[in-house]
Amino acid sequence: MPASPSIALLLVNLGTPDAPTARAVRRYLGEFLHDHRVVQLTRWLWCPLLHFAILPLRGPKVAHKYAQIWMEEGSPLAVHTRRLAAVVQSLQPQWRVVHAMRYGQPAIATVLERLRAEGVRQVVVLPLYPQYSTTTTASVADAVAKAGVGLDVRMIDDYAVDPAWVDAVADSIRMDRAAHGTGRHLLFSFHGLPQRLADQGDPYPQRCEASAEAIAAALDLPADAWSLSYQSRFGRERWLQPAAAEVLDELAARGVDSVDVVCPGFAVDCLETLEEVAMMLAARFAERGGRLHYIPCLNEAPSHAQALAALAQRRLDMCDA
Ligand SMILES: C=CC1=C(C)c2cc3[nH]c(cc4nc(cc5[nH]c(cc1n2)c(C)c5CCC(=O)O)C(CCC(=O)O)=C4C)c(C)c3C=C
Ligand SMILES: [Fe+2]
Ligand SMILES: [Fe+2]
Repeated sequence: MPASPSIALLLVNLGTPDAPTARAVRRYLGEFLHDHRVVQLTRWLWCPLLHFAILPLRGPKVAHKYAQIWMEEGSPLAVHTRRLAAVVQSLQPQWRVVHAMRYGQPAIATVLERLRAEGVRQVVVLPLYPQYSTTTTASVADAVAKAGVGLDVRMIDDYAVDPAWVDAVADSIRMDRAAHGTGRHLLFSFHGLPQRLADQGDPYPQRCEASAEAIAAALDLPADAWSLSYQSRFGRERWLQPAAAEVLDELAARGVDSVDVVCPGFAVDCLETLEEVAMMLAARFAERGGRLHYIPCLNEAPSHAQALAALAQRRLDMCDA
């Protein structure tokens, strides 16, 4: 790394609790669920519900889930994001490569302030959400706009069909299947979103479809060998369909006894992949007589780091053009 690089790449992920405890989960969810990009309800309705019902009830319940996936060095989302940034840094020693979280630590504002103090002038911001959504990517853009004063900030909004990223995901599926065998069906499971937001124009579902189609094409999969679903529903309103649990139930009812599940909406493994898919959905499918095999996220794989570094380089080249 040069003494003081003037270019930085900032990888931003969602954020995660500092500990698998009810207190830490309440603090994290409290910040997350106050974001107007995530929950649009008027505050006088939402705040009482959040502070007196959701956080007290959800804190201990979700802490128990985190406890089951917690790693020695911390929450999987934090550990893998940190490692991914280190691998990208090793590929691009001429930049400063750092990471931040939209909610919790390290905060975007603190990291940008540190970069400014180090003499960085240009920052490529890469939210680790391959598929653009107003609830995630735009929320990162809001936080960066607020804290990035004086810096030349360039956002990467979406890489849902970026060829190097698509190839990295396809290769990881190929390698996983070579090691563990090929299930009869491949399910692409993405984090969900309220249907209302898609109806209002959030392009997220189309971006998920584009990713799944591109990865299936790279794998040469026939149309009946794969499907797409949404998971991680929160709250009572209608979310994007079909739900992962329902798709798996249908597959089991049709006699499909082995399914591989991959989650290309998640850059790194986290609660939603390790607990919800690899544990809960796998147990549900097993009750119906099937075997669900979970294919891990790209995490800190070199192919992932290379794809992200190339995206950032292209974003910088666009600035020079
Ligand atoms: C209205 C609520 C939510 C929206 C909208 C939403 C969108 C959304 N989220 C991700 C990625 C992740 N979400 C994660 C956890 C998580 N998500 C919500 C709610 C909404 N997400 C909650 C309440 C939680 C916490 C867990 C729980 O209480 O059930 C995570 C994992 C975090 C971790 O620590 O491991 C990720 C990643 C995307 C991509 C997205 C919209 C497209
Ligand atoms: Fe509040
Ligand atoms: Fe979420």
